[in-house]
Amino acid sequence: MASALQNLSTYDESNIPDAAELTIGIVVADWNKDITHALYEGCLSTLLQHGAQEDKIHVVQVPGTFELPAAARILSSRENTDVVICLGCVIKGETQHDEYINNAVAQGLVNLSIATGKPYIFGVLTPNNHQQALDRAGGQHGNKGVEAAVTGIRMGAFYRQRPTRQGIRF
Ligand SMILES: Nc1c(NC[C@H](O)[C@H](O)[C@H](O)CO)[nH]c(=O)[nH]c1=O
Ligand SMILES: CC(=O)[C@@H](O)COP(=O)(O)O
Repeated sequence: MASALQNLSTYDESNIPDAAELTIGIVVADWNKDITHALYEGCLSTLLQHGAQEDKIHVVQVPGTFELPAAARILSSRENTDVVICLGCVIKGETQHDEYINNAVAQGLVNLSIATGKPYIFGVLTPNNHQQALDRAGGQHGNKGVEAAVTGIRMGAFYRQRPTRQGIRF
């Protein structure tokens, strides 16, 4: 559903597991910093609100959205990482550059999820202009970082519930 119809900061709190046990990676792109840092603030406050422990949240900054999958993979290679949340904002320019980045990152994160068996969350805005980005980074359509955090908690908790063999998770 489009952000105009489904506010990005609105969710059913009764449906969110406790995040206290989760080890969470967050990767934040520096490009369009005013936007991505607002996504980060929304994401972090939502994680903490649902019980996530600060010492189990590992944050890295990367130059741009294109770098999100590589950094996410490095974070997730730590055995105890349950989920990696990726935050970025690619604003359309004059050329198709944005499409190459967005498609590569979306596909890259899906591929990583399948290849590693761990969840990677696509907290990337793909607006046509700066105003559309502001509207989705704490503005009239809510905050994509909040949505990414809620999705991260749900998927991270699901990952932790995966079956075990002889007490060892696989
Ligand atoms: N134009 C935007 C970029 N471009 C930079 C790339 O993400 C990348 O860092 C560069 O191509 C080197 O690999 N990144 C964004 O996050 N947002 C943009 O609008
Ligand atoms: C969205 C981008 O990557 C941007 O920096 C490229 O802009 P342009 O298409 O005008 O070169």
